[in-house]
Amino acid sequence: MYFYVRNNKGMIREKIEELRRTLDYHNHKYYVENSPEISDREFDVLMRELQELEAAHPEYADPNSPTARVGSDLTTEFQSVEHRFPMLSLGNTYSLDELHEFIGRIEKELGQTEFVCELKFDGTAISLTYEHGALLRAVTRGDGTRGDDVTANIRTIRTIPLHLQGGDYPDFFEIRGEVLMPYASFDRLNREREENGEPLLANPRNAAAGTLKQQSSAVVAQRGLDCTLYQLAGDDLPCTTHWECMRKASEWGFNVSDKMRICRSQAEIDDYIAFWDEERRKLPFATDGVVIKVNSYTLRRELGFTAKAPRWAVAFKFKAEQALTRLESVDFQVGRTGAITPVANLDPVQLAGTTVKRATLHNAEQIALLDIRVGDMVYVEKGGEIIPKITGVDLAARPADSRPFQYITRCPECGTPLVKYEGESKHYCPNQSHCRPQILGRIIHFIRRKAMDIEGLGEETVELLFENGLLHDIADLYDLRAEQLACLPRLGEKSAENIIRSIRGSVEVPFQRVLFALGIRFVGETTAKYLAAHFRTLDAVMHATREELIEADEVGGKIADAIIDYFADAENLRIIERLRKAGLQTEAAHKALESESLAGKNFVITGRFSGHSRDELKELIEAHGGKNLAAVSANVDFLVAGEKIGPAKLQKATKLGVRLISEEELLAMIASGGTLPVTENASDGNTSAAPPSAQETTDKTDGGNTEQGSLF
Ligand SMILES: NC(=O)c1ccc[n+]([C@@H]2O[C@H](COP(=O)([O-])OP(=O)(O)OC[C@H]3O[C@@H](n4cnc5c(N)ncnc54)[C@H](O)[C@@H]3O)[C@@H](O)[C@H]2O)c1
Ligand SMILES: [Zn+2]
Repeated sequence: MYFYVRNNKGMIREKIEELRRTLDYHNHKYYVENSPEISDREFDVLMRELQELEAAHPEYADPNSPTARVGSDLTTEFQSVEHRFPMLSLGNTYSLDELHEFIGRIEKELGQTEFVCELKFDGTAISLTYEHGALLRAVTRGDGTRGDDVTANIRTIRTIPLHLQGGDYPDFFEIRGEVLMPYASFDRLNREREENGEPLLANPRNAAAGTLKQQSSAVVAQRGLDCTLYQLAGDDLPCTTHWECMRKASEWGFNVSDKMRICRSQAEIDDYIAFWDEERRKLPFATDGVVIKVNSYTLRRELGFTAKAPRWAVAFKFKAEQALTRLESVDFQVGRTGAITPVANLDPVQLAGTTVKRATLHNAEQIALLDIRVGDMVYVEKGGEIIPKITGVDLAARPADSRPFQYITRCPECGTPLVKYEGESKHYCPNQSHCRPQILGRIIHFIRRKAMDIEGLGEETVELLFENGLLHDIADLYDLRAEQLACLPRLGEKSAENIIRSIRGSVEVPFQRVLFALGIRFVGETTAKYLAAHFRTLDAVMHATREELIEADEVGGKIADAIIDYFADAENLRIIERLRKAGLQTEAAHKALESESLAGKNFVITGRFSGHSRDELKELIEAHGGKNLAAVSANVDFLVAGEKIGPAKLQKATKLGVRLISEEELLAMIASGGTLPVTENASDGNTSAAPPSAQETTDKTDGGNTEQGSLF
């Protein structure tokens, strides 16, 4: 008996620890990497399980448990700033009964209470601080106590006022809300990524959160983010209820949702939820629930907070739209890189206003994890995602003769045994040179607008040329003659000539696009650009070692390995030689030196700059004879530091005694022929460009629960 109890206790403890580890892992995937592996619902089920176990076993309580802490989005790329008032999460529920319990508890304590219902926007939380009516700072939720300062990026969002209207706003206050990516921007972005062979973003929430953490504000500006505000915070707010405060905020110029409602009874709240559960499908952005909040600030203070969330609010989360249908069969698609994607053929079913016939199954692991079998009744969901996915199986409806799914072991197109690369969840067909969809995919990628931009050749024509034995690889394009094309069906003499002219003209396409066009696995448009800037010539890329490749910006081990694999293939080398003979650009265009001011000096550029982009500064350094290095090392003479330089880089530079200079000092150095003008603080390695300390913010924090009190 004794043993039984001990074993059981040990098992519970292990289970708790395992759940904590799992939740920490998914928090990181979700908040920092912005690429969740499981659905929110699945995450919430695990969280609930841990909460229940911890409640039943208080002896295993841990203040670091994911149940007690806000999931953190902090990175080292941005300067972190302390929040004046903690930024917390929200308690959530998927059940109306639980929501009614919540309301019942509050009304029992406070009597009949006024609630405000609003939509739960599915983006990422932001806190904006205004001083004398001007935007001072924008900070992410971070770990709830400190967040990342993303002010420069936030300034690019047009609906966020940089200066307020009216005059009755407090001198110093904070407003919080949600940064969103509307569906239209999300779809456009994913279409571009698809064209570029870059991985697609899972949903608008992750896209919005990832965009806010971009290093370049110019990129953020193009992404079409929006922002809606839902909470005022400060010491001398001009009103005593949430509703009034939000009306004020809207007068000052903030984008406040007009879908908010005051509700005075459970029935009114239920109506609001029922209405928006349907109506939200017509909104141009994603929502994942309704937030129910106590309206009065006095009552909010009475209710207070837990470590993780206010007690005066709760989120009712909508169930993702789901349909149940039969899995008829599974097809396997082979991409241009040989990646195999299993696609489910479904008994057609209505879901979120469209008929769904196909859904993605991701990879073998995912199929095994959910134990999906042909013939099963499966749940299909469509979130913000483009392609619906299968999220579960109705095991009760499983046919008696059902068998576990056997994943294919050979390529469905060419029969070659499939391989799995380390760290990759997909299987690949390694037969690059003779597998039809890979050959066609590579040629189609090669001629795309962002690659070699060959006009007049569409997918169909490429297939036609392939079937007629005229086109086997990208180099064959340059051997084509107009008369060969003209005699094919659907192609006249004129269009044949246009195609040939466009192919010949493509020899002028700059090296970075040639590198992208080759279609090396994981080498997207941006990576190709960095590779070209770093190595300058195709030969240099081809002969670089793994270590050397990793030195280029944006190139990690996975990309380096893919590049090495590509150039280790004899067939690829033959193709490249033919492309060279055809006259394609294999070197980055050389710019004449403007001066030798920086000759012999090595630089590293880091942070954000007001006058130039980082790439522009790099070009400038090279134009004046200097050299750009990728990382801080003892060989570096100067670290050109902008705003928001990462603390790790700063530390390393200081340790190695690398001199820190600002953008202005660099320009002055170039202008003066290479001498660094002496400034007061240059001698201790500090410059005006060094990041401002968080002192100012910290001073205003007085710690403890009192700050939460003044939040409302
Ligand atoms: N899939 C995964 O792997 C994974 C991992 C971690 C978290 N998650 C999801 O995220 C949730 C936890 O995230 P969270 O702590 O940000 O909680 P949450 O997103 O459930 O709720 C809190 C957030 O709601 C937002 N919000 C939107 N509209 C609002 C409004 N009108 N008023 C107030 N706040 C509003 C705020 O940003 C606030 O921070 C989990 O419950 C889970 O669903 C998923
Ligand atoms: Zn194949």
